[in-house]
Amino acid sequence: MSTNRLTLNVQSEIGKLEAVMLHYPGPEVENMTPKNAQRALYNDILNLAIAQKEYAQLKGVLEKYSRVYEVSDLLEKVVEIPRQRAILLQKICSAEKVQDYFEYLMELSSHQLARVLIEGLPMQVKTLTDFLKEEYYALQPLYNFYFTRDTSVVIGNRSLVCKMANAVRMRESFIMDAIFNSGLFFNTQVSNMYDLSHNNDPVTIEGGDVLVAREDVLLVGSGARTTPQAIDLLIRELCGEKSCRKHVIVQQLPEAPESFIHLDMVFTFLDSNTAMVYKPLIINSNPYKTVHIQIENGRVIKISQTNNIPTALKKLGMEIEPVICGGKADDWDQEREQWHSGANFLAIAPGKVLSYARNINTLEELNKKGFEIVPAEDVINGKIDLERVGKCVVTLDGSELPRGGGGPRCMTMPLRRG
Ligand SMILES: NC(=[NH2+])NCCC[C@H](N)C(=O)O
Repeated sequence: MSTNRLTLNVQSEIGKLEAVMLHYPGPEVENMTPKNAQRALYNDILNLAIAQKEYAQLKGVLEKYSRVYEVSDLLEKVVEIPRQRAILLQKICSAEKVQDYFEYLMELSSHQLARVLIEGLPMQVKTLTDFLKEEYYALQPLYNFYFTRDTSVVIGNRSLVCKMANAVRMRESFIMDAIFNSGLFFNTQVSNMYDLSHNNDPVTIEGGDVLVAREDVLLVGSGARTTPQAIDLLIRELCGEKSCRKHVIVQQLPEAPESFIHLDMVFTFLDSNTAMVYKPLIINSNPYKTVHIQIENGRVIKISQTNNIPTALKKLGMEIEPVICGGKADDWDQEREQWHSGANFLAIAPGKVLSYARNINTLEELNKKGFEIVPAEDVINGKIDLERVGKCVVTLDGSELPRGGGGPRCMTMPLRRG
């Protein structure tokens, strides 16, 4: 067993990012047709070459300031171990009903297998039934794998493997589970929401909905992807007697449009006292409830409705100044920029955040609040050293990536923050 394993630890959304899990998008992103783009959870079909260039900016900036783990490299190492390979493949083949392919997959080289598990496995047509099926793949490509945020969450030292709302993303979390449980790379305690749910269908939870506001405070979105049943289970699992977590603030989200799939599409932290918000949902009065759950000695002692997330946080001593996604002036700008992940920021240190360059009204608003706008390329080529600037927003080109349905927070899974 490797001795230089990283000890996972995330106690906030803004502490200095020390290690992060990424997935550089590959052919899986394009392996779809207009007919199945929706099932792939995409709004459109991406141009891979451009998406990769854009993603390279994200990765380039993160590599300068943090340790970057590429999920496909880790997967390749895990499946090199025959026992780990067999466990993972058994899980996948049974969940995706492709037991016939188990032996074939067991025989592939580790590199080949990692590729096939991510990029998809074309069906071997052996029967008329296969021939007449409208499916091309036996194992669907993992179209959404570059959104590493969603399939697991590090909370404190715990890595929570998420139970995805859509079958098309399930294999992603099986892979994360295999990586965390392999013991090869990380010191962490793993909690698997599939196992904990005992096949209870309504239990689904995704990382985009879970924000570690403070050591003792979690914010959780409840909507299309994360259910109240899953949040109850999460509380039972994470807030046991010895745990320090005492408050869970739940924000209900609309089921549609799909840009509201996760809480991090409408609320993200920028600094210890600043957050990016989508005003219609987070500030204005609306039918979606905000609920404060208080926990003591491992037991829920009070559940009450509260005004909104900023009010709930204020009560807990976290005064947050909201910055309005899309700017204050125009509702349409707010809607349009939220749609393009304009509220989805990743903090790599307090007050140092990453965002798409396209959301100009949001950036202008940040600029007014003293955030310097820094193009990603200037950071990558060394023109600007983020250690030497104050509050800033590093801007990434984003014409293709947001069409997959997310932004910088969705595309990154912090493993360790300072
Ligand atoms: N954390 C996020 N907001 N992730 C966005 C994920 C988008 C992806 N197409 C999905 O539907 O699952």
